[in-house]
Amino acid sequence: IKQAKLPTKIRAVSSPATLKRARELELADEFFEYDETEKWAKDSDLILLCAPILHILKMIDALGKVSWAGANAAADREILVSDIGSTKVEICKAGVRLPSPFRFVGSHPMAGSEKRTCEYNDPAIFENAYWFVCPPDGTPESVYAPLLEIIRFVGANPVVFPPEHHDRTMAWVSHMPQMLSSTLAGNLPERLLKHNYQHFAGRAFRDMTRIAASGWGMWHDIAVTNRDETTRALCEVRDGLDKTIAAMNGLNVVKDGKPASGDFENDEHSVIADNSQALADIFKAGNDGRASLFAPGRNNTNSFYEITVQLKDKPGALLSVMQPLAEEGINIRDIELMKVRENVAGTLLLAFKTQEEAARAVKTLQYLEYEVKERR
Ligand SMILES: NC(=O)c1ccc[n+]([C@@H]2O[C@H](COP(=O)([O-])OP(=O)(O)OC[C@H]3O[C@@H](n4cnc5c(N)ncnc54)[C@H](O)[C@@H]3O)[C@@H](O)[C@H]2O)c1
Ligand SMILES: O=C(O)C(=O)C[C@]1(C(=O)O)C=C[C@@H](O)C=C1
Repeated sequence: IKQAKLPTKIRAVSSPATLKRARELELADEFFEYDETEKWAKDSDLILLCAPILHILKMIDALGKVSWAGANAAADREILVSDIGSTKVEICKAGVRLPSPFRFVGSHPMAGSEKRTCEYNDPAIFENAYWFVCPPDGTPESVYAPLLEIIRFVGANPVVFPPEHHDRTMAWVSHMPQMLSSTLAGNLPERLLKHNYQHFAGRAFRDMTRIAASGWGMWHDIAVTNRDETTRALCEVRDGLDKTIAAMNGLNVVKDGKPASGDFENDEHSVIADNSQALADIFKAGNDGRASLFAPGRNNTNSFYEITVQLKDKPGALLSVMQPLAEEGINIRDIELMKVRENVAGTLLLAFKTQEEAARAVKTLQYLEYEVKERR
């Protein structure tokens, strides 16, 4: 919003160290410390609480104590208060108790990263992301229209959800995966670590443990405010793991090129009785579960059509891909340089909103003798 140079005045409220950096990065117009609530709250139009969850609860408490004695603003207008905390039940319970002129509607952008602090501010982070909005029952949309406006302005899609529904859903699709990722990265066995063999980890292990780099401060608050649902999700995954382990234990084993299990025929040339069906079923269910995340029209971030392009190993390689696409009026929605090795051309991942644009990009680049593949 600051970068868009709108006539909106942005007030940053934070710790002295964060304010110093926010000033240097020109992230706001006015700067206040946490204990200056009386100064920044009274004549604001919209207050968005963006701290760790327990601190958001403290700020709601501080707003509730603002004194309106002698103030003339209180009577004739409402001040919309929202937040971006990752859990909603506890925050919304506290928020709904805020006295007038405050009006609380909780929210949560489903976008973020394992990186902390304003150093990593990224204006594109909300592009196409879902952003949950949790108004108290019966709140007319006109009350939180300014929040919806900001959500849409940063490129996100608002989804109105009750807080309990939100926390139960997030337990599975966000909070449990964080716990799993931390558990996975935190349990590398000593037999690998003592040789530094973890360096050989492939992309799969790296992808699955990216969020194990997340900060404990933020996750402490998520864990304590969504403990039961997250634990329930973890137990469900543990049940799934038990089934996978049983399916693995049930597999026939081949040793020294020969079947080693009693279930096999004696004749090593005969067809081996295959008992991998249980594991095959687990894979099939996994394929289906994964595919369901990308149901067309359901998940905006992933409904892009992607292609990969082998870059040519020469100066200006990127430009020579982008320029012809620009000349054809093809709009690129996302771009990633997937592989860069010394003296080897990289692979570029390009994403388009429509299949038609992706097909035109493939045609344009193939005509210029690029190696191009559609990615499914
Ligand atoms: N990081 C994500 O992926 C993500 C995504 C969506 C929502 N959220 C939610 O956003 C909120 C902030 O998370 P973030 O990732 O922006 O964290 P952050 O550490 O990048 O920023 C948090 C801000 O709060 C301040 N802060 C940190 N600890 C504090 C404390 N103990 N007391 C007072 N102020 C403190 C910091 O100075 C900073 O300005 C959390 O409630 C989190 O649940 C995070
Ligand atoms: O780094 C990531 O991609 C995240 O995990 C961010 C993530 C999530 O997608 O689960 C984590 C917690 C927040 O509440 C919202 C987003």
